[in-house]
Amino acid sequence: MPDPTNMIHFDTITKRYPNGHVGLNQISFRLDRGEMAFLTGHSGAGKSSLLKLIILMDRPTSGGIQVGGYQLSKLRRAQIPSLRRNIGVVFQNHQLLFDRSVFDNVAIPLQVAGFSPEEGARRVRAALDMVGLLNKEKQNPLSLSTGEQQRVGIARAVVNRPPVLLADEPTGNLDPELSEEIMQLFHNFHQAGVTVLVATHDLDLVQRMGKRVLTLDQGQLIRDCQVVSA
Ligand SMILES: Nc1ncnc2c1ncn2[C@@H]1O[C@H](COP(=O)(O)OP(=O)(O)OP(=O)(O)O)[C@@H](O)[C@H]1O
Repeated sequence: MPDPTNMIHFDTITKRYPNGHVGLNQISFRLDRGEMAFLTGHSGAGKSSLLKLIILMDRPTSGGIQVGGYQLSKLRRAQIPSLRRNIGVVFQNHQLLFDRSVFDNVAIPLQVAGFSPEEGARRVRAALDMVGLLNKEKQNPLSLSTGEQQRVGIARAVVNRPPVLLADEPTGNLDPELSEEIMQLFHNFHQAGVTVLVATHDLDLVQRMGKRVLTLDQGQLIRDCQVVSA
């Protein structure tokens, strides 16, 4: 991936779904390399729609998106896996495989990247260490708490050391204390130079984190401001 100053750049993005619904309406913003921001707004405001465009799970109806210097509309189909390797994604329902160990779950993204088993194991353990789960690598995710399972999902998202990390409601199932711990992990990756964009409903938590906040309302970006932590 090239190394531009703007890691994510939305230029007048509109997403109109086939049923005519406008999910995103003329959205423009830039996120610098290493910046951390929250994406917030009520249910249905367009948060997931926006994140899906960044990883090319969907295409905008009009406007341009650049991620890591790549103009997404110009990416060839064969380049999409390479784009996605540069973007870690964390979901609310972390989508872990319960018939595999914690270690094997985190190793999944490395299988397509072609690392040697030794280098792969080193990276998996480094990722588990970052989320505080090094001692649980042999366990089945079912034996872990919900917060720990979410950490496994985060380790899996960062095991390729992507320069961009996206999260869609990563604390949706967690109590306030665990939510804060998870957000602290995202903050650590941001401090290590990763560009982080987290979609969340949790306005209290957003307020405490004191970061830039992009607010969507019915597909419009109605606010883009820096929050001073409470
Ligand atoms: N494939 C689709 N076809 C039609 N409408 C869609 C489609 N995907 C999303 N929408 C609509 O676009 C709007 C934005 O949805 P989106 O999932 O992005 O919101 P959200 O902010 O992520 O909400 P939530 O917090 O509930 O996940 C909603 O009204 C939704 O119903």
